Amino acid sequence: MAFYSRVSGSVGVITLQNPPVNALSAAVRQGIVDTMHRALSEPEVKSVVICGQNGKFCGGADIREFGANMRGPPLVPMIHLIEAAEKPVVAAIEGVALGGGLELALGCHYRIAHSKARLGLPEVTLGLLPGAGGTQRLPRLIGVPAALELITTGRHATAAEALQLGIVDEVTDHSAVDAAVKFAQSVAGKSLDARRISTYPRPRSPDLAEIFEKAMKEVRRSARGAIAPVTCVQAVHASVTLPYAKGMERERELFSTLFTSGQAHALQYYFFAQRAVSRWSTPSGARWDTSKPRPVHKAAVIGLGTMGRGISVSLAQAGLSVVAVETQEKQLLEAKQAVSGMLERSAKRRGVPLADDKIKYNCSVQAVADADLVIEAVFEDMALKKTIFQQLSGICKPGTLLCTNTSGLDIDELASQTQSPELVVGMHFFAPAHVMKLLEVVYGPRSSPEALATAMEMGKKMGKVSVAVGNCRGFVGNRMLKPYLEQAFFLLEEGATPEQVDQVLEEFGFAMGVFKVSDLSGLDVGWKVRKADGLVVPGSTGKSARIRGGSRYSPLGDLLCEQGRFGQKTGRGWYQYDKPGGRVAKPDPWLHGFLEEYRARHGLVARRIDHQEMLERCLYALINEGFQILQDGIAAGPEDIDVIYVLGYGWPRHRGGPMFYAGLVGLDKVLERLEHYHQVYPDVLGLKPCSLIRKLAASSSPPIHRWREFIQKPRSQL
Ligand SMILES: CCC[C@H](O)CC(=O)SCCNC(=O)CCNC(=O)[C@H](O)C(C)(C)COP(=O)([O-])OP(=O)([O-])OC[C@H]1O[C@@H](n2cnc3c(N)ncnc32)[C@H](O)[C@@H]1OP(=O)([O-])[O-]
Repeated sequence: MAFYSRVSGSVGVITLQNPPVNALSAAVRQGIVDTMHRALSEPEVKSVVICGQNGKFCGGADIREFGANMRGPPLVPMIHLIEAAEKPVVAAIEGVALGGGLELALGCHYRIAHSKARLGLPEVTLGLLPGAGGTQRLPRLIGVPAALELITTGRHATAAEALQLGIVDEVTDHSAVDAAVKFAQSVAGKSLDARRISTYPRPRSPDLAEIFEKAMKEVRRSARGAIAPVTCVQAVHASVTLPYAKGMERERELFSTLFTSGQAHALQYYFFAQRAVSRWSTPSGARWDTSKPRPVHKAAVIGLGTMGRGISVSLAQAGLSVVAVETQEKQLLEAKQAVSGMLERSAKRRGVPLADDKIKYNCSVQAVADADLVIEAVFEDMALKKTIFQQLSGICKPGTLLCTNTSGLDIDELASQTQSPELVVGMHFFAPAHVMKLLEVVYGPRSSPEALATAMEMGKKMGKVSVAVGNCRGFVGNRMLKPYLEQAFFLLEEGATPEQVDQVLEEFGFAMGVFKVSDLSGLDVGWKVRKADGLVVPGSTGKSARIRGGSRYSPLGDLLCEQGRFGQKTGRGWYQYDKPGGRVAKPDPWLHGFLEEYRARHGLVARRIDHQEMLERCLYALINEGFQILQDGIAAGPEDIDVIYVLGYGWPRHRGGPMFYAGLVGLDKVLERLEHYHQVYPDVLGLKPCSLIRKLAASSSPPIHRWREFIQKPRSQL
């Protein structure tokens, strides 16, 4: 809807009304058209202001309408109606002017923004391009390089930057609506000839060809197979080669291609998935809207290694008082220096005040006694963690939430060391913890809904996307990683090289292939876990070397570790690096020789494995585990898994996440391939299709939002 009023007698004010972000739904578009006609027809009205209800100008087209049939007046003619008006129209931008919202503002003759407003064309993040004149008007207004940058990244600009770029005419610290009304009165009756952006000449510059070539190269490099950024460049290109009307036709053509693409569907699904995970629920019926978080003012971190440092930074930046504990004085000092540096760099980058004074450092665990929440972040060693939880249980004031930063250990085993197991939850941060957006919040069978709600809220305060997951080995992310990694190892045994497997995964869109990631995070991490699980049997030969518990096992990772090849940190892993700590992975002839010798030793004959098999085996094994996780009630829905994989494991966002991808490929096709591979490799458990995927495929593969209906309610966990 749009509400019409008259202010000071001569200014018609149109207020968009569609909470929460005044998106341009059919009703809003109809409202704008109707109220514009009214303002233009009233002789007393000399100028018009367009603003949004509740301090938000407009969040753009209503994404929820994208799947349905188009109703109401289209956006482009609506914006033309505004631009063609003979009375000045001023946009009063508060909160946000994004996507179609900014395009609407660009159709107005003037733009006044509040200093806290954010403006941008983020359509590219939804797999689209600005399709209501944004690709034609913005370059005419601010020039090609700045427009290209904003449109291809989709980033939000501050009001100050928008003023500097020339997107807005004025910025105010007070009410933008009041300022716009005043402004509208001052320009009433003035000529609008120079204010209609569509009539501006095409952008010209001798180096335009070079600019576009560079932009295209850059988006192709960073897009990792996403088509929208490339199409955005093509659309902006039309603004310099074609007159406005023809440019608009080209924009519409390109927009239509993107609109129906699988990538756009994936990105829009992901947009809603990332928001849906905050509405968590558990198998016992505990929910986000019925569980109240406890107030947390003071937090403590125990263990200031890489993870503990990042967590301390995140907590301090969220405005909490932090006690950071490291028992060895030397390590404490080193950590203090490192954390100060991280805080300083981060404050500079984000333009926020330094939060250094928020953190107090201490050598004694006793210092956490009055904290409301403690995050233990010591080594991944159950015995050590247990000792700390026993200590904490005696030291902390009643009601303190005890959290462990573990990537897969049993939360319940730790909870059982304390007097209040209901106050124990896992907080699985991803490295670097102050940068990565993902947080897996793990509830054990005894964690209280209140404890879970508090940890979820804490994650939000730290700017993370928190996903609630149940307690099992590896939780969601690392549990799914296991069969994926396993397949990658098996492919090497059968004839592939790390470079070939990584190339296939990178072409699919992963930021890094599995072997490069493994080198980056350290091969010794998994080795330690496998050793603790009794899987590593040094010197074993013959058939038993490749079998564990009746299942196929590849000792390749263990053998590399035995050689001291831990990845980047030792300069050697699945690849070679120019020095320990080096970043550029180069194929390693030694590794190739080692693989040949390994195959010969185990009687394995190398074969040429095609791309499709490599991709299918890695991805479908991972997806199959995802279905098992849903079936076990460890994740509440496919959205949770997809958000974890996109934010924590480099899954390409334009492919929606592994579960969305499975739906896109077709569940019957995924099932058929899993059945095939399981027949070929009956000793690989991870390839045996789980019953949920069978059930869904047998029920005509319902759309992803209906999968929850097919999941049997597991036993209560909370
Ligand atoms: C021809 C067309 C051409 C045109 O060029 C295409 C476009 O404009 S494409 C559009 C280009 N525009 C964009 O890409 C902007 C997308 N939006 C954003 O980036 C952020 O939502 C925004 C910054 C606005 C607010 O952030 P925040 O304060 O952290 O709040 P939040 O993020 O939690 O959202 C609150 C609620 O609002 C919902 N919702 C939001 N936007 C839309 C929408 N457009 N529609 C519908 N719903 C929308 C959101 O789902 C959530 O719902 P719920 O049920 O409560 O979960």
